[in-house]
Amino acid sequence: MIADGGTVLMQQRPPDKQHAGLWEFPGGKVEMGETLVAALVREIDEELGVTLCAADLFPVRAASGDPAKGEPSIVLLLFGTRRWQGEPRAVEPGCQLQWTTAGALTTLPRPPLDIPLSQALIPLLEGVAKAGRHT
Ligand SMILES: Nc1nc2c([nH]c(=O)n2[C@H]2C[C@H](O)[C@@H](COP(=O)(O)OP(=O)(O)OP(=O)(O)O)O2)c(=O)[nH]1
Repeated sequence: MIADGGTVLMQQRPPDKQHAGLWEFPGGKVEMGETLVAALVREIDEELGVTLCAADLFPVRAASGDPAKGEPSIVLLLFGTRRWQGEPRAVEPGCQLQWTTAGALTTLPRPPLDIPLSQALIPLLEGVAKAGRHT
């Protein structure tokens, strides 16, 4: 979720889970029989109480672990959106939220795969921030 001003919503992982306390992009896992985008719309509603429209979502980047290097065998797909309905709130206990600028994103402690995802997002955030300064 990319807001006017070029900030992105980041979510802190809860203390009882893997990568506890690190900041990730809100989302979750695709369930059996679900499309990618339907899974994202469902997860964002469940986690943030926000309604997304599938047509507003655009792919940003994929990142995956390399099992040969002992990394997890998972693929993360980052989607962006500039539109949503509702004010995001941390529905799950222990999941803080923060709107983060491109500059602050690079210093935020993140799980390994969220780092390349963030790097792909930074030019987009900078573009939105710059456009906002000219309006
Ligand atoms: N965001 C993120 N997740 C990672 C990375 N590496 C890694 O193993 N994971 C794991 C943690 C979670 O188990 C899973 C992401 O699923 P999720 O967003 O639904 O997180 P979760 O902990 O709430 O899910 P769950 O396992 O409790 O169902 O991927 C990484 O670099 N970034």
